Amino acid sequence: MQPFVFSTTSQIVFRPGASAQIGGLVKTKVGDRVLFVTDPGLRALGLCEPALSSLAEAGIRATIFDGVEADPSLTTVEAAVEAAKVAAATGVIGFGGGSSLDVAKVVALLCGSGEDIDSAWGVGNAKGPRLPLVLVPTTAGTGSEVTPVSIITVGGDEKRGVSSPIILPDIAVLDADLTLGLPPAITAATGVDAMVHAIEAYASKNPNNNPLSKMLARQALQLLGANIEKAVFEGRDRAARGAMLLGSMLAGQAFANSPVAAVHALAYPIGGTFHVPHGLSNALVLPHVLRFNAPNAASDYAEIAADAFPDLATEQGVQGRSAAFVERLAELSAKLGLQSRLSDVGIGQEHLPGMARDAMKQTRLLGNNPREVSEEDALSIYKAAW
Ligand SMILES: NC(=O)c1ccc[n+]([C@@H]2O[C@H](COP(=O)([O-])OP(=O)(O)OC[C@H]3O[C@@H](n4cnc5c(N)ncnc54)[C@H](O)[C@@H]3O)[C@@H](O)[C@H]2O)c1
Ligand SMILES: [Fe+2]
Repeated sequence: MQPFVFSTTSQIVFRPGASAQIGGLVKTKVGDRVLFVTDPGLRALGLCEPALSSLAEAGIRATIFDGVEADPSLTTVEAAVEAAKVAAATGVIGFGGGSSLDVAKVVALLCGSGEDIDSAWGVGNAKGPRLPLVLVPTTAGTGSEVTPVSIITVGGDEKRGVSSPIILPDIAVLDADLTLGLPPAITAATGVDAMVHAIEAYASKNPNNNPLSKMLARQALQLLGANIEKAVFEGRDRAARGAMLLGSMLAGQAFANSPVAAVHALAYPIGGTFHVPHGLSNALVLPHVLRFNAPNAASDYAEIAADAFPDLATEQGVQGRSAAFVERLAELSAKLGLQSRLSDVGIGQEHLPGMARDAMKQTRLLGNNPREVSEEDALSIYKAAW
């Protein structure tokens, strides 16, 4: 047996309505002054109100920072750190999609340790300690509530990561009722992101790929595959929403310990430069990267094919089942209403070489890919996806 290390969030509360009781859940952890990190859209929807009332009832003063944008920038992180300092925050609560959770993670780190973000980028470079940290996801996608990763956009277009178990939160509060009004397009994109996490974790060549991650990835694909269409087209279905939130968390646990690879590496330049939502960026390159990987990963893809699409169990042979899995993923994205080509999201062909060059900067991820990716390969994949 290969040795491995598996880390995850130490307490996970999974209960519809839990965010309205958050004060009692976090009281002993976060102290009496928290920075509440969220985005303006969620604030306008009123989704934060029950949580804010609950914090007030528990005697916790919340200073709201609602300036997080999609693919959050370093400038936003700096503004949130400043807000936390002014409030003398004793803890941080991230409430939102991956963007808000990722900002909350680095704010807790930078305020707790006083370290500089430039020395924290990369794997295992954060020093800590961090402030107490609680994360409440409102999308079923990134799994950020159980991952040691925060992704921040630097210099307008480069997505950089801080990866360290120090930024795993103390508590994750999963309240699927928060996702009932998530619009279909965001439900589809974030749901595909979660499926990609499970697929890339399962086939990851990272030396820490491990039996727990593989098991979690398969369970995640079963939940996500069976419920994603219902969540997109019948958004108020509580059972489907619960399954998606659980599935995205399990996929997060899987890839937190068996990291993602070339789908994410090639998706980042699409999100960073063209501001295409993260899940959609993944969906656009997914089938093309998996076809490229198939010579080395067909047996992995064949093993998980029927988890996501049970009828593929009858598909004979490793190559056939793997190929059918890839086709079904492409069909699923189309069925969910996601755009399928880079040209559909306004990316001109002239940008592809620059994107291939940028993708090669994601060495942390490319090293996990089942097949080595050169800059020429990345360009061919983008051309196929265009
Ligand atoms: N830390 C990690 O492990 C990890 C993993 C994958 C992706 N990411 C990062 O996460 C970010 C993407 O996060 P995301 O896909 O969750 O989206 P997001 O946080 O950027 O949010 C997208 C939009 O959805 C809206 N929204 C969120 N929840 C809603 C709800 N319940 N109802 C209505 N609207 C809602 C937001 O207001 C926002 O406009 C990217 O920056 C990506 O790089 C991080
Ligand atoms: Fe992702």
